[in-house]
Amino acid sequence: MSDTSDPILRIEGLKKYYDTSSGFVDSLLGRGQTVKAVDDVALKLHEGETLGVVGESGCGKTTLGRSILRLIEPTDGNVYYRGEELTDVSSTRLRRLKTDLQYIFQDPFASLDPRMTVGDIIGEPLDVHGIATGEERIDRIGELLETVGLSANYTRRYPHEFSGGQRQRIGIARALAVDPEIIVCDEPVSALDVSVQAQILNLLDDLQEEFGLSYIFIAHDLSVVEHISDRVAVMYLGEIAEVGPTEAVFSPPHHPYTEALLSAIPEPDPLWEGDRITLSGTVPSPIDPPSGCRFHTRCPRIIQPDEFDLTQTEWRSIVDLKLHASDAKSVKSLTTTEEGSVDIDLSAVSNDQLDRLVRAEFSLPGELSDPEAETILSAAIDRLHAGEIAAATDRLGAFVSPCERHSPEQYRSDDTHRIACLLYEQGFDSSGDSAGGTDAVVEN
Ligand SMILES: Nc1ncnc2c1ncn2[C@@H]1O[C@H](COP(=O)(O)OP(=O)(O)OP(=O)(O)O)[C@@H](O)[C@H]1O
Repeated sequence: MSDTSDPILRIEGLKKYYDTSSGFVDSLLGRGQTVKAVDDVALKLHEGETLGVVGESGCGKTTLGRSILRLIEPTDGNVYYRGEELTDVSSTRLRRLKTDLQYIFQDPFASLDPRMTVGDIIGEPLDVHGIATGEERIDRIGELLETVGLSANYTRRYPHEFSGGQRQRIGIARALAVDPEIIVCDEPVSALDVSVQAQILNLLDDLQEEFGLSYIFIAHDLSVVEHISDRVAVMYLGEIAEVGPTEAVFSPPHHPYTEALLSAIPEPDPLWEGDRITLSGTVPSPIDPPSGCRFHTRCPRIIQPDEFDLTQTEWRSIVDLKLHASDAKSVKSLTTTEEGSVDIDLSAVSNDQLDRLVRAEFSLPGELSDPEAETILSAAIDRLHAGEIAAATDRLGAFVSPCERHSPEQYRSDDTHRIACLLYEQGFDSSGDSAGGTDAVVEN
C-alpha cells in the first residue's frame, strides 16, 4: 500500500478542543479551560487496510475516532471520504454518507440498549436508513447474526443473555447492517478476556476480507495493534508522533515514544528485545501542553544542546529537575528524604545535605560529568538551600533542550513512514537554531 494511491479517507488539520467551562457565567469570567484533545492531525486511510491508532490513555484516540465520523463536531479541519468533504455536504448527503462510515464501541456492555432485543438493535439502522422492511428485514438480521458467528435464532433475546464477546459480535453486526466501507473500531477488544479477544480480532479480519472493509483500529494495547494493523499511527497528547507501516514503525522503533510503548508490552514481544523503558513523569495535561515537542517532558532521548557534554541519563535528570522546580511549591518536594528521616526539617539541613537529597531525588550523580553544567546545578541547589525556588529555577533555565523550542516537522524516512522527532529531522542542528531542512510533510 503506497501513500501515493488515492486514500478512501483523508484527514487534514483535524482539531477537537473541548471547552471545560460549565456555563455562560464561567465563559464570561474566563474560567473555562480548553482541552486540546486532538490538535492538528493529518492521516490517510487506504482502501481495504487497517490503520491502528495507538497511545496511552487520554492521548486523544477516542476523540479522534469520533471527530473523524462527526459523532462529535470537530473544532477545525477536514475529513474527505472518497474525495468528498464531510463537513461540506448537506445534512441529507451526510446522513447517506454516514452509512458508509460506522463505529464500533469499546464497551459491549454499555453500547447495547438493555431494553431492546438483539433483532431490534441490529434492525434499528435498517429502519433508520430505510434499508429493509418486513420479511427482508427479518432475513437480513438473521444473515447479519450468522455473519458474525451467532445463531439467527437469537433475534428475540436481550443483551444481558450474552457474554462480552457475543455482545461485541452483536455490536459488529449492527455496524455491518448498513453495508459500510469504513469502520472505526474503538478499543473493540479491551473489555474482553484475552481468549475472546483473539476470536473477535479474527472475526474482524475475516469480515475485512469478505467485505473489503477499511478499519481505523484504536487501542492502547500495542500487541493488539501490532497484530491487526497494516499501518500504525502513534498518538501522543493530541498529535501524531509517528505513522507508517507496522513493521517500519515497530521493527526497530524510531520515535522514542513508540520505543517506550513497545518496551512496556508485558509479554515478551518478538519486536522488542531491549530493556523496559520507564518514562519520567506522567502524561501532561492537554489543557496546557508542553512547548516544542510535546513529548520532551518525558522523552528518554531528549536532545542536549551543544554547550553541554553530559551523559543522556544526566541530561534527562537535569531537565526533570528543571521542570519540577518550575512547578514546585516547596523545596521539600524536590528532595528525597533519607531512610528513617521522612519528616526531615529542611531549615536545619546543611547545603551539602540538601545537595545530596536533591540529587538523590533526581538520580543525579554527586558531580556532573560536565564541569560547566555542574557549576550551574550547584548554584541552583545553593538557591534552594536559601529557600529561593524562583532563583533556583532561573539558574536551571540555562538548561534548554532544542526539543523544548522546536515543534518537530514530520520527517519522511521514506514515502510511507513519518516521524515527528527532531532526532530524525534532516539537517537538524542541535544548537537549536536551524531545525528543519526537510520537506515539511504533515499528511500521512
Ligand atoms: N467531553 C469532554 N470534555 C472535556 N475533556 C474531554 C472530554 N472528552 C475527553 N476529554 C479529554 O480529552 C483528552 C483525550 O481524551 P480521549 O478519551 O479522546 O483519549 P483516549 O486516548 O481515547 O483515552 P482513553 O483510552 O482513556 O479513552 C483527555 O484529556 C480527556 O480527559
